[in-house]
Amino acid sequence: MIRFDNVTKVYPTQSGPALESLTMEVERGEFLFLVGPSGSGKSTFLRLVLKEERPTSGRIRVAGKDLHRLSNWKVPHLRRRIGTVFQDFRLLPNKTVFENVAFALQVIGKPRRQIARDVPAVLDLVGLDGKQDRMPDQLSGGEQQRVAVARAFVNRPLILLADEPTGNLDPATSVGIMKLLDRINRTGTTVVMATHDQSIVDQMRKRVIQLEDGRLVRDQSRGVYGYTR
Ligand SMILES: Nc1ncnc2c1ncn2[C@@H]1O[C@H](COP(=O)(O)OP(=O)(O)OP(=O)(O)O)[C@@H](O)[C@H]1O
Repeated sequence: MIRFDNVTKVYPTQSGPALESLTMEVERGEFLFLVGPSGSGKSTFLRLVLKEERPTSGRIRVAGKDLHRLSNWKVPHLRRRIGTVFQDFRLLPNKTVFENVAFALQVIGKPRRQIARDVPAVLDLVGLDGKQDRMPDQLSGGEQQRVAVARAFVNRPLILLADEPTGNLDPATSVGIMKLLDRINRTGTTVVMATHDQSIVDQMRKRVIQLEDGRLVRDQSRGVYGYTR
């Protein structure tokens, strides 16, 4: 589903590479944690998958497409197949829960009938039934993240990328979000999650890839967090 062949990324203003000669593959339906100290290249990896950044060298394939060959006008189509969730939720503050999720379908031209059907279904899935008319600031952090997950998943993406999704949540709320991501993964969606959350990684026992200074230093199935910050 995601394949990196000898990928190096050097940002223009940077002396050393953010990622160096990274070769790895994520299979369809896998759940992968990306761990490593701050600045080790986790977010860079996620941005490369989305084609928000281009590699300096090497080859990246996502969902059967060679990103180097993918013309710019096809990038939005690629991104539709990838849901994203971030630490800071990134909800639209002036839209209701329903509208936040519906917006993701409106911008890709889905018919009103489908929106009316799919949005309540996904809100139910994430445990937010009954809260669809609330504004984001009337929700707890955990509920806001559930809205963000619903928005990322409503279009049934092939891949879900999560960058520190539990970073602003307390431990109990984080467990709830992880149960949700696990459930989404069980529907066949490939999940890649960058995290510093040791207890979550240790509880979930999924594949763990550890980066250090842009290099892959560990690839462990049913892995643990495994290093001290
Ligand atoms: N847009 C950019 N321009 C220049 N350098 C960048 C840019 N984005 C990231 N970097 C650098 O690339 C390296 C990797 O950063 P990246 O954000 O991928 O790390 P990270 O593992 O996600 O860190 P964190 O856990 O703090 O989010 C760092 O040295 C960072 O300073």
